[in-house]
Amino acid sequence: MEYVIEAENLTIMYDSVKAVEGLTFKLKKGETLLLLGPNGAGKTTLLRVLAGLHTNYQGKILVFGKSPSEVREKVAYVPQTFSLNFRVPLSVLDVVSMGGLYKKGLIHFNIPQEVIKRGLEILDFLGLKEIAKKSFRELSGGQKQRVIIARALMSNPELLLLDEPLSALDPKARIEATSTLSKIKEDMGITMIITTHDVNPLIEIGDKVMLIDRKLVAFGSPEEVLRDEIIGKVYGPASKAVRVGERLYCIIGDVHFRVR
Ligand SMILES: Nc1ncnc2c1ncn2[C@@H]1O[C@H](COP(=O)(O)OP(=O)(O)OP(=O)(O)O)[C@@H](O)[C@H]1O
Repeated sequence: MEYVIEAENLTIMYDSVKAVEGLTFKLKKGETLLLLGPNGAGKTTLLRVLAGLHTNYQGKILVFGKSPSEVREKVAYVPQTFSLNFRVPLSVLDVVSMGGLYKKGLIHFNIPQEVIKRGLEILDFLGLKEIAKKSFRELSGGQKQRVIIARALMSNPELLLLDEPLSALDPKARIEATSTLSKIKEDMGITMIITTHDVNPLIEIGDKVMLIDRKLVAFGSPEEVLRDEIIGKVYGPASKAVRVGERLYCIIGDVHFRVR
């Protein structure tokens, strides 16, 4: 069995304070994991460990069978708040192509032709080619998010970590971003971990769901995890998982207080 991620009793710290404790889970090649949890649950912290950016942890964590810091070239991490220098009027193609420069250690504006060609291929693959020449800063929030995802693909990652890619988007843009992620999953077979407060738009692309709240609450298939008694432990007894036809929906709020 080829596992992309193997975590066993993983505890992640900031100095000596435990941020997330005792995570045990495995993810297979090509699977998409939806990572759920309330504010402060530890979702970003876990992504940063997997990306090799945070190394203060105990327990076992293997990514492609190695320590995360040894396999950073196989992993792309898209943080929640993406900051670009908006004083520089970059085109969409510039923004995407820059994703192919960082890993080479080249940060300059003379982008090699082969990198531009690859950028156009990725934009075409994601149905964004027609906006390649547009100014990035003039795009809608939904378009920007899809371009940022396109940019992450420039390094040919085998594991894509996305921190709340849908959070700033309206319902229509959420659907568009979800179909972008679905295409990446189906056509590229990239293993993905996506953090979200709203699992509903993503349920159909999630092979696994993990619910954390400073520790592991549940890990399994969407049907195994998204159950009243499990989500109720974190989000309170009013939380419900409901079926409408074939589709599972989760009715939860984004809690900013702890329900005990
Ligand atoms: N740089 C830091 N130094 C110290 N503690 C931190 C740091 N970053 C996060 N924490 C703490 O670690 C815990 C987990 O935070 P994290 O940002 O990973 O949660 P999250 O689930 O991503 O939250 P949100 O949904 O609000 O983004 C929180 O208690 C947070 O205060």
